[in-house]
Amino acid sequence: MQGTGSKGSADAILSCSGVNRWFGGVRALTDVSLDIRQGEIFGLVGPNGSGKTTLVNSITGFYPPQQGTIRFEGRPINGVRPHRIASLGIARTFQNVALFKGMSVLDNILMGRHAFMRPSALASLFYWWWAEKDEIRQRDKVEEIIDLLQLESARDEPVEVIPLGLQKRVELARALAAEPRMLILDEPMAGMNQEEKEYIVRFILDAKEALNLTVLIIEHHMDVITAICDRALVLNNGRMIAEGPVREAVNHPAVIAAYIGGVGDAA
Ligand SMILES: Nc1ncnc2c1ncn2[C@@H]1O[C@H](COP(=O)(O)OP(=O)(O)OP(=O)(O)O)[C@@H](O)[C@H]1O
Repeated sequence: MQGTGSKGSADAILSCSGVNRWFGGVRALTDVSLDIRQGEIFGLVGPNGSGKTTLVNSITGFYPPQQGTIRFEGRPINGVRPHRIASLGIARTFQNVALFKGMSVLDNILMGRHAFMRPSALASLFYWWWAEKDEIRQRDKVEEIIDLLQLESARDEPVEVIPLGLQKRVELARALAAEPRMLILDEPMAGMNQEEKEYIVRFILDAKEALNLTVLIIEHHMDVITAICDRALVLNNGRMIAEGPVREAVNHPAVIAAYIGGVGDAA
């Protein structure tokens, strides 16, 4: 499949156009283009090593692409640093749980508010007054998220003692605490049992509706992808091999061939 080039449709919240990223001699992404529409759940799938996390890292500023353009809400974000991209409205979770050990569930979620917690010079003059007001504001927002993701009973637990499924939910909560408009989830169900998977799917759908989010999700569980995504892009060896309505994309013959193996370059 040829890189289709970003269509730049008016309702795209995120557009990638001709994105290329390499690491030395390894081409991790070759001419990847996509449009993610406002309010949809967009799946990013592909065999191991196909470039999914690299694409997410390109979007979120960790590995800016060497070629191509990425736009968020119409504004180019290539080369913008990760913390700035986060403050523009893109939040993410990581493939491996990346919580702050030794801190409680509540404090981990509060960390997601750090972009909102920098005092201005003027506010610093009235620091104690400001700090108190700010603390209340931050905690109110966090309470909303705790409620939404039903984390009340775990709020004071140190994160390292809670089960993996709950840790992933705390990561989701921390991302949501940043009040993103776009949420990027990198394998949110990795290592989960069936019950935990069902829970996290429900929380993702609830959060999307309640907070009016657009979601980009990397996931190996195809049942989840077909159940919750509107559209999907399939990568293989860093190239796009199928894109479109989710069932069409994942059932494309090139995708089936890539998963069976043996088709290294289905493009
Ligand atoms: N920091 C890096 N340095 C060197 N090579 C890298 C780096 N990050 C990714 N790669 C390479 O880029 C290619 C794509 O990797 P990537 O992690 O994006 O794939 P993936 O589809 O997310 O895989 P998985 O499903 O296993 O997480 C692989 O060949 C990988 O080894």
